[in-house]
Amino acid sequence: PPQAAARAAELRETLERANHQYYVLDAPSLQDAEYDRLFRELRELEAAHPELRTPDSPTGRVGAEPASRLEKTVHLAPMLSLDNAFDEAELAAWETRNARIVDEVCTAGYVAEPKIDGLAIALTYEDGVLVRGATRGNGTVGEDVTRNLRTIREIPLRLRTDGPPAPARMEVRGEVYMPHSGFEALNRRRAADGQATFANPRNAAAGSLRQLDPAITAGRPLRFFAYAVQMDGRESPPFATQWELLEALRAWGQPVNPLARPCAGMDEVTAFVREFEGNRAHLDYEVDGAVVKVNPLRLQDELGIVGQRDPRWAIAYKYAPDLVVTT
Ligand SMILES: Cc1ccc2cc(C(N)=O)cc(O)c2n1
Repeated sequence: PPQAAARAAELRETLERANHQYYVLDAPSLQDAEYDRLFRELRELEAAHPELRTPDSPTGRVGAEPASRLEKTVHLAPMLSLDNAFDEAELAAWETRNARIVDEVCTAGYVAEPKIDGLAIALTYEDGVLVRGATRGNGTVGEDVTRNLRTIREIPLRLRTDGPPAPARMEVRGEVYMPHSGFEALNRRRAADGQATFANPRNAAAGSLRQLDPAITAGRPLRFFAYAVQMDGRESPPFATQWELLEALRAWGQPVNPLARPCAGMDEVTAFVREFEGNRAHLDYEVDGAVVKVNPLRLQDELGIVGQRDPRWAIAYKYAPDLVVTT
């Protein structure tokens, strides 16, 4: 019946907007009781009219059936791996190498962001709707963990239309991670239940995401930061720089690390890296370095990718691992 379909569409939009406000913007727009009431109404409507179910319905975030095993899936293009710099001299050497290829690189500007110590994933959106989510795997072939990723409330099931027109098909890439607070609470629960505890938040996130039963994933404190976009080659990107790419991701409703920032030159990159080494200890998530990228996409294309997946235009500055004082 048309009015049921219209009501279902209205409920989906209201609930997903409330979800974005609460989980991504941390600015709730609906009282919890009101959210739950609308959620129940949508679930009952979908139960009465199964033809009204859609992949972007918030009711799809919970209760999916367990899988017998995780299916393999091929990424739109290989997921990139970053070369490392272990000190500022290596960072400067990276710029010098690039300047030999493209001399503008020293004045074109960079984007620096925290490097989250989680697991890389790729989200495929078709006509703005999340149709698949996969782990990085070997960079070319990952595991299909779509139903598990739907349980992460920060991951939009449908791109918002505030930003540039969303490409017909694209992959959003980012990092799934477990906050320190959630990690410690999870390990306390597991220890109390006599289960093995996780060694670190990255292992806990990977173990939680690669579950066969999405209900288990749903119970784990997983979060997400988006940081890259892979187009499918049929359209050109609706942005010209790395910074505009991050702004487009935000406008599409993706959570983007608020500490990312544009750097006019290598001096500002070095300042970011130094400043950040200190204050990362106050964050509720594990950061093992900083990622630095050449800002103009035109220069990224000119610098290119070595082999299938080593971009010349990006580098990971790694902080020395925290020395664990063993008494
Ligand atoms: C291209 C690329 C590859 C891996 C990345 C990894 C991270 C990260 N672990 O935070 C951030 C990025 O901007 C990345 N960018």
